[in-house]
Amino acid sequence: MNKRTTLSLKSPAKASPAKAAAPKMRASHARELKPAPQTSFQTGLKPDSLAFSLIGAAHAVAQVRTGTNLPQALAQVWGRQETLPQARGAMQDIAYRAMRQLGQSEALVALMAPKAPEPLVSALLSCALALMTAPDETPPYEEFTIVDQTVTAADAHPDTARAKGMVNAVLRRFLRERKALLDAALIQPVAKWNYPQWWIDAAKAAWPQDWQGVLATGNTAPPLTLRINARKTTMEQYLATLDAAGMAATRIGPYAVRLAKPVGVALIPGFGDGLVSVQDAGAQLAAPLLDVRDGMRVLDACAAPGGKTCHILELADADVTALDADAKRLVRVGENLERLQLKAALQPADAQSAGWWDGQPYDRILADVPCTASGIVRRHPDIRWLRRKGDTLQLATLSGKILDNLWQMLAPGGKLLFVTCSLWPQESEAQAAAFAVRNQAARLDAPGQLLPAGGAGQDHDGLFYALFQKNA
Ligand SMILES: C[S@@+](CC[C@H](N)C(=O)[O-])C[C@H]1O[C@@H](n2cnc3c(N)ncnc32)[C@H](O)[C@@H]1O
Repeated sequence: MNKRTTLSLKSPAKASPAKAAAPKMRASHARELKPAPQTSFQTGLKPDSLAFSLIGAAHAVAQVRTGTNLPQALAQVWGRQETLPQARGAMQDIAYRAMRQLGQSEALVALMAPKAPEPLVSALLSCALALMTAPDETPPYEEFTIVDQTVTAADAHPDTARAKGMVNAVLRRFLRERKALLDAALIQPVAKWNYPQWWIDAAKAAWPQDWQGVLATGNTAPPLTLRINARKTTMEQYLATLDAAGMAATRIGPYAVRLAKPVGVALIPGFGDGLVSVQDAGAQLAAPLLDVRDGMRVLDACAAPGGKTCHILELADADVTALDADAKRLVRVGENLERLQLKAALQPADAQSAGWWDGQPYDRILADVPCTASGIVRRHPDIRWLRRKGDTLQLATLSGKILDNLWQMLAPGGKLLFVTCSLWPQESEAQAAAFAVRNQAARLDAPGQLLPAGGAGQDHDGLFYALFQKNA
């Protein structure tokens, strides 16, 4: 993949007389030497214009194409220049849409552009095309506004200005020949499904009956699902609170409420007071499955940001250790515990090792192991473009080691819940089966693979659950 984000060059240092005689490099060659990304260039565009949001979103999309995850890429864009909250929201919306339609947009550009555009130009076109082909009933912007603002954005940045004419030509041609171009592009599976080919092949192999639904659900916008804090309120009370606030909502699980219209956390009634947390309905199955009772010693071995840790503590007065290899992410567990007024010991450590363990066995262990996250692409549409095929095996090897290590720490008769947010059996069912054989672990009843499901009634991400018990 091309790691350059710009065509611009740093000015070469002044040549010394001796060097002046050296043979001249061809321009194309010299350009490879010192590309200087102009990421902090101030465009002078109005901060509340669509053009400003488009160029910001394009920077983030281009960063994803070089391996940065989208939240981090957006944070970098926002950090570089003063971005109003409204523009942040617009950039985020455009960039997330662009991720969900990247296969289609890149195929359209390949059909229309005379040669492969530079990364930022390509990303800008992908952002514009995502808006022009938005699946919404009411498109977010008028098509001619999108073209006009994309050309304005291209003109305002040195890395795209030279391509302004091409950007204009491509987008206008798309408006004129939309149907024929889409028909031609959508012959390619990557354009039709908006996932890399290896991902489409993996979904077909794993779920021959369901792969189309699985891929399509992954391209929808996620719901906002809340978890009721059983220590502070009840389902009935909280539904009444939402009703009084004029917010339509549906109960979709014992503790799960899906808001009809997603809002920022600041607008969720009682969020600051810990009445509810944001958590997918599928993820809310973990704490009840673990069957924790008061006084038990519990290890949440891959805990950050702490959604499941907090749910466990909302259901029982347990002695919980929340462990995570990433000390920075563990800080977020602390923040969530504080908001909910709950307590757990925070342990920055590697769940593959026992060096941190005091030797006292745990009654319950939650192993929500690192995985490809292929089941949560609704929320993280960049994941499909960031992952590589080989990641599945690499992560399955790591999680196998984590599971074997944790099993040594489980008390006789204790239970270990293995969770992934993956759709790939190599990381989930095959891993669970191999683990049971290696450790002679008894397998208890658990949901197994939950494929992602959208819709008002049963809306959840793709997760895998396997529950094991140690012989007493
Ligand atoms: C799927 S997330 C956990 C989500 C969390 N259980 C929740 O519900 O909020 C996986 C976590 O595993 C952590 N992790 C990755 N490798 C690890 C390791 N070797 N030991 C411990 N934690 C690890 C990551 O930092 C990440 O926070």
